[in-house]
Amino acid sequence: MNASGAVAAAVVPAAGRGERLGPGAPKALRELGGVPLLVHAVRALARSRAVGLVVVAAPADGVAEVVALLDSHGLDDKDIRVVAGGATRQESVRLGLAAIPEEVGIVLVHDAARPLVPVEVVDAVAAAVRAGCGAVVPAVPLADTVKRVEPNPGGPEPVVDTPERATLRAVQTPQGFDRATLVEVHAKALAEETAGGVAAPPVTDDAGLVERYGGTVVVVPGHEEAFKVTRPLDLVLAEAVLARRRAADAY
Ligand SMILES: Nc1ccn([C@@H]2O[C@H](COP(=O)(O)OP(=O)(O)OP(=O)(O)O)[C@@H](O)[C@H]2O)c(=O)n1
Ligand SMILES: C[C@](O)(CO)[C@H](O)COP(=O)(O)O
Repeated sequence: MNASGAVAAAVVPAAGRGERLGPGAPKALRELGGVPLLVHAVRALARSRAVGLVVVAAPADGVAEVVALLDSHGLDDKDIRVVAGGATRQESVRLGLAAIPEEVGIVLVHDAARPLVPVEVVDAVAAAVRAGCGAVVPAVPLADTVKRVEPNPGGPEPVVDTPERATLRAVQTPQGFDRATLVEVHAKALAEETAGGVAAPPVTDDAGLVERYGGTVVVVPGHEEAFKVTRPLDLVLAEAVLARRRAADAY
């Protein structure tokens, strides 16, 4: 715990291109209501009293730009550090993690691409880790039925099976971890990558690494407004949510 009473640090992977969003600046720097997605995401974390430090993994060629951006949005009074991110989300998180002091016991990992996560979700994830869960993910039930298929891009895809929807969750961020656990699984994954041979593909979330090495992950309730801005329609929805919050003076 630091002097402010905060118990956790947060890593914000923000080094992605945003290919699915279409041409333009790197996704984290694209604007929502006139403010970059990254700034929204960092503000959301900074609102939580559980979070005492935020480490942003920026595009490798954009570190100075991101530092200036955060300063220009009034975030220069927070403990925020910016490091160069990597070629994959997994690598960006690992590089951000390396900048967190060893005495920090709890680490949250939050996508820059989830600008509207409510502070209650951040607090709930941090509280669950503090209560002893080593790896915690916020998630929501699915609205759609999901089918597993044999991928056949551009053609009909045979259905393999239909997982029971009631047992499925759509996973969000921030994901929360006991720091030592997260450092250990990232180190193991890196060692496997650099050892040669057939490395496992990068995971799409950090909890996936904990699962890969046999750890336990638990789910806590997420929030429908914590959705990820991935495709153009997500930005339209995010603008509507933000406008509603601003009209209600809730932002
Ligand atoms: N090399 C990478 C790739 C992704 N991310 C971050 O991981 C989060 C979730 O990734 P995603 O939404 O897939 O972002 P992009 O990789 O930018 O999207 P796309 O796959 O459409 O290019 C984002 O905040 C993104 O900036 C990162 O830090 N480093
Ligand atoms: C971490 C994540 O947001 C959880 O849903 C998601 O897996 C990121 O995936 P992406 O393909 O990097 O957007």
